[in-house]
Amino acid sequence: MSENILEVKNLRAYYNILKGQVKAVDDITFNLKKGEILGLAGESGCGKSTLASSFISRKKPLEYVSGEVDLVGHEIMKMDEAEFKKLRLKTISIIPQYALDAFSPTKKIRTFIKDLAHQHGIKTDRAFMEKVEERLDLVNLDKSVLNRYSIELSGGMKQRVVMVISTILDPDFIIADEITSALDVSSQRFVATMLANLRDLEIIKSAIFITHDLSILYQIADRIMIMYAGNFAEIAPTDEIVARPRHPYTRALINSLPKVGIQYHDKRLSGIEGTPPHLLNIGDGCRFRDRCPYAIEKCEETPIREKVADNHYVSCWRWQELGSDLNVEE
Ligand SMILES: Nc1ncnc2c1ncn2[C@@H]1O[C@H](COP(=O)(O)OP(=O)(O)OP(=O)(O)O)[C@@H](O)[C@H]1O
Repeated sequence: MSENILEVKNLRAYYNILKGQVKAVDDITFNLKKGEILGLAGESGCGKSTLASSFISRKKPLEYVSGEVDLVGHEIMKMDEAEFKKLRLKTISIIPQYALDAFSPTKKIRTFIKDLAHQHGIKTDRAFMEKVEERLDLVNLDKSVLNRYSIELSGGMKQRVVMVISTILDPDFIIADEITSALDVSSQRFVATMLANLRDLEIIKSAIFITHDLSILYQIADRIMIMYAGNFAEIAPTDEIVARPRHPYTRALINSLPKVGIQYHDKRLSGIEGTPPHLLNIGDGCRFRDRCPYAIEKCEETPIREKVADNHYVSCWRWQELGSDLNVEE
């Protein structure tokens, strides 16, 4: 697990709109190792999807501002849309939400798969369709789904069909963007486990699993990265971040969960008061400071990313003095 599939250094990607710049991805640094599932979490609007889309396309008004992104030897921030297209499905792929809902209800799943494959220049010959059938079997779907219409499938079944086609060329890196959000709890677990199985079988080499639900990440992620209002907050192995969060925002997220694999007894379950700041033309300083119970004057300055331990980094001026005691009352 030492070889890096993805290396992201000081990435900045902003939406340039009439009123100015929405600083949605602002100084993000992390890597993704071969064989790893990295969970990416944070409240709505914190930049998770923007970060993901900066790896797969160049679409205005999103603009790359600075930083470096190396994806298995490709410097992807320097690439244009045509070059991105060549990487899609084989090097990088995305499992989108609701992909099948946008598909015509009068066409069969077989047609959906063939249409999508053609869009990517893949021949849909017999060998290809046999591979599709094998993969359907891997995600516990009978090949008869090929002859059904999307409206005949449950949300979880649709998401598994989309997962099969997104991973059909064994991508190095897959982005799963909120693939479980619209599903009921048991389907969520099932779909997430299927993704982990594809990784275990080395069909996919690495994945970023985006969600605002930390409890689902606890089940499948090797490491978790937390973003807050476009900034990096914290990254650490899953057990470490859940047991010893260092950023006050991570701590608040963990504390607001009723249970995340571990029961924290006798602890007040607190939501996080307030809302994240608007990212349009936002200035310096820790973006969490208005909601942070520990904010001090120093937090008017943008915190730097510091190493807590191997594989554990945090951006908070006070991480050392605050420690990691989850039972601290806030
Ligand atoms: N096309 C756009 N033009 C301008 N601003 C945008 C655009 N798309 C997103 N944003 C802004 O960028 C910020 C980050 O949004 P993004 O969708 O990446 O967050 P997210 O964490 O994925 O949220 P969610 O969990 O709701 O999907 C938000 O402030 C959002 O309003």
